[in-house]
Amino acid sequence: MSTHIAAEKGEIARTILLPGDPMRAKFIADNFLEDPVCYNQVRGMYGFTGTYQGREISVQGTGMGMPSISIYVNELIRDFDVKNLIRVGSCGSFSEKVKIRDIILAIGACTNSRNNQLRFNGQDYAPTANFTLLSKAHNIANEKGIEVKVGNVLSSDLFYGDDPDAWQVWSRYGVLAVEMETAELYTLAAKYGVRALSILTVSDSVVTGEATTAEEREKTFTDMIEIALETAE
Ligand SMILES: O=P(O)(O)O[C@H]1O[C@H](CO)[C@@H](O)[C@H]1O
Ligand SMILES: O=c1cc[nH]c(=O)[nH]1
Repeated sequence: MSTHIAAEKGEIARTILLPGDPMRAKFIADNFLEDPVCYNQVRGMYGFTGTYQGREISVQGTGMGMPSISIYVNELIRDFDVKNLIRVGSCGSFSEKVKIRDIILAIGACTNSRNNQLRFNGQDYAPTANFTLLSKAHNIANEKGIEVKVGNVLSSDLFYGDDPDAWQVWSRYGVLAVEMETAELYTLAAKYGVRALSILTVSDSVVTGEATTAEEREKTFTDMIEIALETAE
């Protein structure tokens, strides 16, 4: 048992999927895992362990934003020895070329968070994906005939910002989409010497204003989930 996770040691697999939405965690457990056991309901942040194609795997909701995912990832690594962490999240497109329901493998994550400036005495740190997980996920997507985009994302502290045009400078520098957790996930993975990857499905477009519904975000991102489960070791 850690501060925010009610599992006993050994109840969480060394590989874990991390959706922000705890209901997406339950959906993945109910629909993709065999014999799922719920090990956490603290704060409604569901965590389950089951098997997928004979391999033990867990799925844990992380909540929204970097302070929240930071708590879960710290505890998963430090208290439960988790080694492979694969975020399965939603994101908003910053590019006309990135459409609703497209899948992005986040090779790196920019951020407007101050977390790393605090860690690195005001200097920048470049959070990056684990190459082994990234290339494996890319190969699996290719084998399945699922098109994925590989690129940089922005992990933002603000969902509702004040400047409606703020996305444009990121877009000009090739950032594909915005979400709210990957920079912290990748930084913590580097700190602890474990592996992390964010796989994201585009839920809306900051460019065109198109959007998916909450139910679609909970239940229809199955290509991303299958890529993540098959990438898991
Ligand atoms: O769908 P999830 O994984 O929660 O990810 C995205 O959705 C939330 C905002 O609606 C933020 O957590 C953002 O990163
Ligand atoms: O626009 C979006 C969509 C999903 N998640 C975000 O953080 N922003």
